Amino acid sequence: MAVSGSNSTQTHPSDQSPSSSSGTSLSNLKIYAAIGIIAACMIAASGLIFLCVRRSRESRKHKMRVKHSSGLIPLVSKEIAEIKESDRTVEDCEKGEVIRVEKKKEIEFENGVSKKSQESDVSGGGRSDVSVEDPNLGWGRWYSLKELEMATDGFVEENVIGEGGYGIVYRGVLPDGSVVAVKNLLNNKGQAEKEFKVEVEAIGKVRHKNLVGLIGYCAEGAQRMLVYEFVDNGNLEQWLHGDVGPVSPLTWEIRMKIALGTAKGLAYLHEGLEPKVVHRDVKSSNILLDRKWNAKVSDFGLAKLLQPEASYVTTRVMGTFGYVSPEYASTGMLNEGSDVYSFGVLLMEIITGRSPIDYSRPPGEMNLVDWFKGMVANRRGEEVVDPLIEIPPSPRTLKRVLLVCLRCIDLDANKRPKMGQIVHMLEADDFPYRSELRSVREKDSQPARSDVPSKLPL
Ligand SMILES: Nc1ncnc2c1ncn2[C@@H]1O[C@H](COP(=O)(O)OP(=O)(O)OP(=O)(O)O)[C@@H](O)[C@H]1O
Repeated sequence: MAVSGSNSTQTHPSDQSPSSSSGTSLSNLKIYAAIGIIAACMIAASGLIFLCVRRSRESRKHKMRVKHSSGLIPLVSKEIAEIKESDRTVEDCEKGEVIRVEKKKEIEFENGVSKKSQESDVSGGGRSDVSVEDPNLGWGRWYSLKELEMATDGFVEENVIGEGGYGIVYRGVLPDGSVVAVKNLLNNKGQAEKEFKVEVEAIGKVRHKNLVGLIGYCAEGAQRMLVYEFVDNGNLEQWLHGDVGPVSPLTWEIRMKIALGTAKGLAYLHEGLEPKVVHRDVKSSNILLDRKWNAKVSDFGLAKLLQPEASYVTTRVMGTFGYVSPEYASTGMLNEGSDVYSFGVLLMEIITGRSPIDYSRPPGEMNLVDWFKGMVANRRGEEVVDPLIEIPPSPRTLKRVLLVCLRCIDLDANKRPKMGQIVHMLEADDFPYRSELRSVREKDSQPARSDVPSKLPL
C-alpha cells in the first residue's frame, strides 16, 4: 500500500526510496516493453515487405512463362519491351511545326472513309456506319456478336491471348471446331471504327502465308470485332525477350526463317498489292509465329495505303519507339522505305536478341541501331550475335546478314533496298549456309583446323 502512496504523491527526485526505485524500474520496464513491441512490429513489417517483394518478383518470373494452349510460350515483361512514341516531339524540318509522335493516332484514309467516321464521332459515336452491305466488307464472313460470344465463352479472361493499344485479343472456337483470334476493339472515341476500317481495307481480301489472315468481322451497334486465323506459337517478341533459359529455342536457322518470312510478307504488301500497303508498325510483337516457326505479320491498325502515282503520303507520325525511320519521324513523309527501316531494326533484334531501346543497358548500348553500327564499324560484328544462340552462324553468313541490316537502315531512304530485294538477299544466304553446314559436318571427321577469321572483314 505504502508503495503506491509514496509513488503517487511524495517522491522527490533525490529521494531514492525502495518504493520510488521500484516505480522507476516499473516505468523503465514499460518503456523497454514499448520499445520491444515497436522493434518487433518493425521487424515483422520489414519481414512482410520483404516477403511481398519476393512474392511479386517470383510471380513476375512465373508469369514470364505461361501455359498456353499450344504449350509453353515465354511471356515478355512490358517493362523491358516496347516504348511507344507517346511523349516524344520532333521538329518538322520543312514546316517548322512540332509533330507530336503518339502511340496510336488518327488514321486518315486517302479515300475519305475516315472523314465519315469522324463525323460519326461528332454525332456521338457508337453509330454504326459500316453495314454488312458495305461493299468494302464483301470479302469475309460476318459474325454476329452472339456467335463470337459463344466462341470465346462470353469473352472470359481465360481466353485472353493478349492486349494491344486497340483492344483485347481472345482465343475462340467456332462451331465447326476451327480456332480463331477475336480482337475486340476498344471503342475509344471512334478509334475502334477507324482501326476496323484500316484493317479491313488493308488486309481484308489479302491472303498470304506470311500475313495473318483476317477471316471475318463483327459490326453490331458500337461493337467492332475482327476475326483472324489463330496463330498458335506466340509472337517473336516473346521468344526473343522472354525467359527462355540459357539456350534460345530460336537457333540461327530458325531466326533466318522468321526474318525471311517477315520479309516475304512485307514484300507482298509493298510490291504485290495495288494500292501498296505500308504497315507502319513493323516490330517483333507484331510478328506472330506458328509451330513451324512460320512468321505471320499482324496488326494492320496503323497501315496506310499508297496509291501508285504517289511516292509518299504525309501523315502524322506513329509507330513504336526504336523502330520508326528517322526521315518519317522528322517529316511525317511516309512510304514503304519506312517499313524497310523498321525491318532493318527488327533484323538486328533477331540477330542480337536485344530490344531496339533498352534502358537497362549501359548508355552506349541503350540504342540498338547506334550500338550495332558502332560494333560493325569497329570490326566486332561477331560479338553482336545473341549469346543465347548455341551454334553461331559462319562468319560469311553473318557478314551477309549484317550487311542487309545496314542497308535497310541507310539514312538515305532512297538507297535502302526494296523488300523484294531483301528477300533475295536473305534467300541467297540460305544456300551458302547449308553448304557451309555440310562442309562443317564433313570436316568434323577430320583433324580440327581453325579457318574462322577472328575479325569480320566489314
Ligand atoms: N491472330 C492471332 N493469333 C494469335 N495471337 C494473336 C493474334 N493476333 C494477335 N495476337 C496476340 O494478341 C496480342 C495483342 O495483339 P495486338 O495486335 O492487339 O497488339 P500488340 O501488337 O501486342 O500491341 P499494339 O497494338 O499496341 O502494337 C499479341 O500478344 C499477339 O501476340
